[in-house]
Amino acid sequence: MLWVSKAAVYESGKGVRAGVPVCWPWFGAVPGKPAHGLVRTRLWQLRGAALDASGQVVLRLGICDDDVTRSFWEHAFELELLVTVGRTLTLALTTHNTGAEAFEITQALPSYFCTGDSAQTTVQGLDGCHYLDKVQDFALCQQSGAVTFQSETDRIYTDTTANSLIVDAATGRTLRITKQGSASTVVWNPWSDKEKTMADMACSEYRQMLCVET
Ligand SMILES: O=P(O)(O)OC[C@H]1O[C@@H](O)[C@H](O)[C@@H](O)[C@@H]1O
Repeated sequence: MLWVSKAAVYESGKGVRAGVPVCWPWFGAVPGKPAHGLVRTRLWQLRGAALDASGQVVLRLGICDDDVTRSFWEHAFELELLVTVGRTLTLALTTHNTGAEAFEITQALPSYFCTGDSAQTTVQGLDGCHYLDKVQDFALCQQSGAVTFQSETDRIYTDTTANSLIVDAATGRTLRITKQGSASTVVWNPWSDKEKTMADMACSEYRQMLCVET
């Protein structure tokens, strides 16, 4: 269900075009700083791996501040990602401020999902929501009906705590994405022209993926 690009690069210091990158302590571009924050390009520690009472695999991953993170962002932190794999996949990201100063963050879990064909896939649950359209220079728009994919799509839906459904007509599969503690949802597919500019996406892979990010 989670998508991995055939051209993904696995190198410390680079993001992996796959799975669920952790965007933290900011989402998106910040001039002079790494896009999508400081932790998606770094190695995390595996702090625990266990089976819970119902047979689900529970992984505890962590990362904390170091010289590199402090060179971009001065705060002390410890971040923990709890990954529970069973009939559903559950991710829980917890921020601990281990310093003396308060700080503010933005964060996102941009999940890359497989589709049989993105052109035949819709995202439901956002009807009527307002969004900032990054393809139209952050123009404020309102969603009407389901989200469909016919061209580059990059939208930040604001003020929504709703669950989303990815309805994939080509495979007949529906995925449900639920969330807590998040009032926005991002929907992204680079489509053909943008894909060509991305070294870590293979030709025409935009038809096999889309991101729904919470
Ligand atoms: O190429 P990156 O840094 O992994 O970002 C991929 C995409 O991530 C999405 O979350 C953003 O909304 C897009 O604007 C961006 O293009």
